[in-house]
This record gives sequence, C-alpha cells and structure tokens, in this order.
Amino acid sequence: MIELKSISKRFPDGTAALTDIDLVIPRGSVFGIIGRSGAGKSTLLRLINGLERPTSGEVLIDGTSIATLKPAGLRALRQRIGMIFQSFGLLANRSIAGNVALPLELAGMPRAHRDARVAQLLDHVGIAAKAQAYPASLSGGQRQRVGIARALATRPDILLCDEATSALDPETTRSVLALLADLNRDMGLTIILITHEMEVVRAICDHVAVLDHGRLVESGPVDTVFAASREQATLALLGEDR
Ligand SMILES: Nc1ncnc2c1ncn2[C@@H]1O[C@H](COP(=O)(O)OP(=O)(O)OP(=O)(O)O)[C@@H](O)[C@H]1O
Repeated sequence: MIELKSISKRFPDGTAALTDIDLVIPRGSVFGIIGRSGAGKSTLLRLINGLERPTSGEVLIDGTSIATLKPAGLRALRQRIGMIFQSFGLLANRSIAGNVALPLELAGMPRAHRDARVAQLLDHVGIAAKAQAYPASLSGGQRQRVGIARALATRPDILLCDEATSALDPETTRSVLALLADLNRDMGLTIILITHEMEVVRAICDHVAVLDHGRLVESGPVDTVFAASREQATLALLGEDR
C-alpha cells in the first residue's frame, strides 16, 4: 500500500506543484491519476519513487516513510518500483535484449541468468522475435512493450506509468493497456498510471484520483467518480473525452 500524507511540493522558484495531498493507493490496484497539463501528476509520481522529496508531508510504502530510507534502502525501493514513459526511454545503440538486460546488469546478475530472464521477459510481453533488433526498427507499441519488459526486469511489485500510451494510436493503446491489465491480474502488480485521457482510466483503472492545479479534487472507485462527480475539474475532463 502506498500512502501520501499531507504532501505538498513547492519548487525553489516558488511554484506550488502539489498542495496538501492525502491519498491511499491499495496494493494490487490499477490507480489512475488524471489531470490537465501542469496539474502536478509527474511530480506526484516522482515523489513516489523518491526522485523528488516533498516540501512537507510524507510518502509511506507498506508503512515505511521514504524519507527515513538510507541510500541502500532507497536502492532497494527503486528495485521494487518499475517505470515506463511516454517517450519509451530506450537506448538506441542497444538491441532490444540489451535494453531489457540493462537493469539486470546494473543489479549485478550473472550473464547466464540474465539471458534467461531477458528471454522470459520478452516472451511475456509478446516481443521475443525482436530480441536482436534495435529500437529504431520497432513500432511505438512494440517499443512500449520493450519498456514494460525492462521495467519488470527486477521483479518490481509497483509499476509507474507516465503517460505511457499518449504517443500511441487508439488500437495500439488498447493492446498495451490489455497487457498492463494482464500483468496486474497475473502478477498482482500495483499499477499507478498518470494520464490526461479519461478513456485510459475507463479502460483499465479500478480507482482514480483527479488533480487540478496541484490539489486533489476527488478520488475513489472509477465507476463512482465518473458516474456521480460534481467537481468542475472532473466534469471538464469527462467533457473533453466525450
Ligand atoms: N523542477 C521544477 N521546477 C519548477 N517548477 C516545476 C518543476 N517541475 C514541475 N514544475 C511545475 O510544477 C507544476 C506541475 O508540473 P507536473 O509536471 O507535475 O505536471 P503534470 O500534471 O505532470 O503536467 P504534464 O501533463 O504537462 O506533464 C507545473 O506548474 C510545472 O511547471
């Protein structure tokens, strides 16, 4: 379980990116965080993986405050958290297998184990045939599958998705979201997904939180929030999507 307690984040230039956020993300959920550009979504994700520190408040993962972790604890936490990005973040000069192997190399896994694990991961995301290809020769959907395989290499139990399907066409988006749903179901992976697209939330999330200008407008089960919201920010996002 991930808990955000009274989180505020103000950047040195005075920008108040997040103000007084309280949020509980249950283990095993697919949790959508939605809001317009600048609402604070990326900042929230970066607080969860410890890349940013809150100005006040705390982030607890399974009851442990990230702020109390020593460097070794923070490294261990990062191994528990995978991340995928809108721009995929693949290294152009490494093969697909080489990209997926990278976090295992950094973790010091011996070559033979690494090769077996990479093959298993590529198979799992349906892209084994492309192991020796390079990112430039893959479609966007295939590249995101590689991104997912790489994110899962160290067997995380939390996957953070930063606009992971925003660069993909609707059909490819559906297939990548279906893969994420399978991973949630089969591995019990907790998925936190930030997006500005209501359709993505509707397709895959069980819970949603709506951010607006750094504030949490509302959160709860997707069906409840979408069916009964009276919040202007939520209605505006729903309206844009209809
Ligand atoms: N390092 C930084 N220094 C100063 N301000 C920042 C920094 N990072 C983000 N911000 C500001 O904080 C606010 C929230 O940004 P954030 O990137 O979290 O929003 P977002 O909802 O993810 O937006 P987008 O969908 O456009 O990525 C914005 O006003 C942004 O300009």
